[in-house]
Amino acid sequence: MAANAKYDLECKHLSKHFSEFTAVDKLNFSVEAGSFFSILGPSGCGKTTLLRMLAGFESPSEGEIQIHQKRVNELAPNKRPVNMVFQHLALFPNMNVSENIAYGLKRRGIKANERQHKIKDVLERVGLDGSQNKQITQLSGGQKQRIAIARSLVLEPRLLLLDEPLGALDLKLREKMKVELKHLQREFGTTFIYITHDQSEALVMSDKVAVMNNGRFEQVASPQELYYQPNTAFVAKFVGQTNAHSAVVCEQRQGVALLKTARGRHLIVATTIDQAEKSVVDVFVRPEAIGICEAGREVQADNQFDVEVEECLFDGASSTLVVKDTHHQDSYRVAPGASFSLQHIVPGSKLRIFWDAKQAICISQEVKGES
Ligand SMILES: Nc1ncnc2c1ncn2[C@@H]1O[C@H](COP(=O)(O)OP(=O)(O)OP(=O)(O)O)[C@@H](O)[C@H]1O
Repeated sequence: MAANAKYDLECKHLSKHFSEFTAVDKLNFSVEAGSFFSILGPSGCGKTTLLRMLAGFESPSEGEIQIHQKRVNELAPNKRPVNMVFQHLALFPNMNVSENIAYGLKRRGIKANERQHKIKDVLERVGLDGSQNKQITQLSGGQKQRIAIARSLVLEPRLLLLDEPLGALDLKLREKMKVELKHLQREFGTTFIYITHDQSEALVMSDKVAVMNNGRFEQVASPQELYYQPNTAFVAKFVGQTNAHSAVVCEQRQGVALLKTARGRHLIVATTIDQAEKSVVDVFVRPEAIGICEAGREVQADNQFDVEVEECLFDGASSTLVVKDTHHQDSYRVAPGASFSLQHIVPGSKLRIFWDAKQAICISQEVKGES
């Protein structure tokens, strides 16, 4: 099949077995040139193994890797148009900033004059011009991060592979670096392949996210699609907070299913898929999709019932209420948002929660991932 210039990376039927164990399982995917592509999944799902195959540190058991329309399976790591940024940045502590960035350029035989020019240019682009003579130990965590990225980008790779590069930073710096990384990727236009187990990193930065589980991609989609239209229960649970309940389908009519949760609460859920009667589904509703009002008040909503507050996890606009269905004992997490005052809410407070059918999704328990 002819490779497509639209893509910088195409993987076909890519697998990696370690003896009997399959770490990466027949992956088929493409990454658009100039995009930010994240691979998101729990520890042990195969992310690093996949990245190492792309970089050439691990050879595939089956399948093909094409970078910019060329098969690279047989190419050594240093011959691939790829660079990698690790969690522990591997900057040389005994060299200053300029020497760190110059290292790869020297190995490529770039002359001193041109090196200085490229170093100045890349430092300007990462916002650190003037730090050429600083020692690595004189830099903050975020500055080190930018130097590590500058050192890779100065070599103008087709693909930049990033292996949890924010994992070693504290929370505040991580938040800041998420935005910076996204800006850097846009500024340079290099294709980024970013692996992480942190869904917020993947959602904030990516054009596309592949959610990986047991060596396979469950879904490859934009952050919004993953969040609002997860294809599988794993994706619904792994991406963002959600309330999940197992339920049985009682009836389905005109795109709406009537379900009964294991504890007996009837729920109405919009569905595009035919759900057979009596089939078992998972029903998901996001905490922020649930409205709150005073207990007993009838509102215009497909689903509504009274609850008792079990916990009020106050955190300003990001507060969460954990509530329990007064009749059927199912628990829900509700994100009331800034407009609902939690001033008088305590454990034991009675409220009503409500949501419309289209704000919940149901996924048949048999549904499996894509590739
Ligand atoms: N060289 C190896 N030999 C045998 N098994 C391996 C080897 N490398 C990885 N594995 C196994 O393959 C699976 C996937 O590992 P991998 O490091 O790719 O996961 P990961 O998603 O990157 O996890 P983490 O987020 O914890 O780094 C794990 O079960 C791991 O034990």
